[in-house]
Amino acid sequence: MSESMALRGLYAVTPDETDDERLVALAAQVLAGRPALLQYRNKLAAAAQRRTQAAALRELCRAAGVPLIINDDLALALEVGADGVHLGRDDGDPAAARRALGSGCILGVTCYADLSRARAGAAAGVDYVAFGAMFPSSTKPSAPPAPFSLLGQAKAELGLPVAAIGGITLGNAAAVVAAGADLIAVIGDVFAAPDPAARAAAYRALFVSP
Ligand SMILES: Cc1ncc(COP(=O)(O)OP(=O)(O)O)c(N)n1
Ligand SMILES: Cc1nc(C(=O)O)sc1CCOP(=O)(O)O
Repeated sequence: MSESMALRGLYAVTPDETDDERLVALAAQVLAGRPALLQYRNKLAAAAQRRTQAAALRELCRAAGVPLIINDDLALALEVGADGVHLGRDDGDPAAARRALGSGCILGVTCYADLSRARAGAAAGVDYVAFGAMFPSSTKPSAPPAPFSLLGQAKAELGLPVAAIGGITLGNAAAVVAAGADLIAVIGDVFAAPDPAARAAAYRALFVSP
């Protein structure tokens, strides 16, 4: 991971959007609010559309100076020249992903509510570990809950940036940051906001010291 990639702030994660123009327009608005990272996640698009969308986001993110992370799909990340990949339980071996990506790309893993997954991720060379769901998520209602306490525990033990996801809103995000989250990963509260740029900027302000 390069020095210029700060893993602290809003981690904006795209919604399941199959209208390419709408996805790009929404992402451009969110990028105007300067998130730390943008993750391309789309569970509805087929492979060809995922390539098109990821390539479009690649250009947008490059212009905005915001790293693009691809969810689930190392091959797609390599194909479009993304800045990194995020892997869950069924998305491949993080150590193999690190070897394929090299040291200059960002690698993150979902740890759910399981500190042992975070330890394994650290051993595999990940750049951040993610825990969730912090709150019930209407985007992913099946996500089981994770306690806030894991955030501080993982940070203290592993010395890695910690991401928090699931049901985070502007109203509850400060408590998650106070519990130790370096990255606040959000889909609905940012992308479905009346003004996504302003909402993203409001999250950014949570990380600015007074
Ligand atoms: C930052 C971040 N954390 C967690 C997830 C969830 O990843 P995963 O467990 O692979 O689930 P899906 O996103 O594939 O539904 C994430 N995407 N990003
Ligand atoms: C993709 C995802 N993973 C989760 C987990 O807990 O692992 S919760 C989630 C959905 C996050 O969307 P929203 O910000 O709209 O709640």
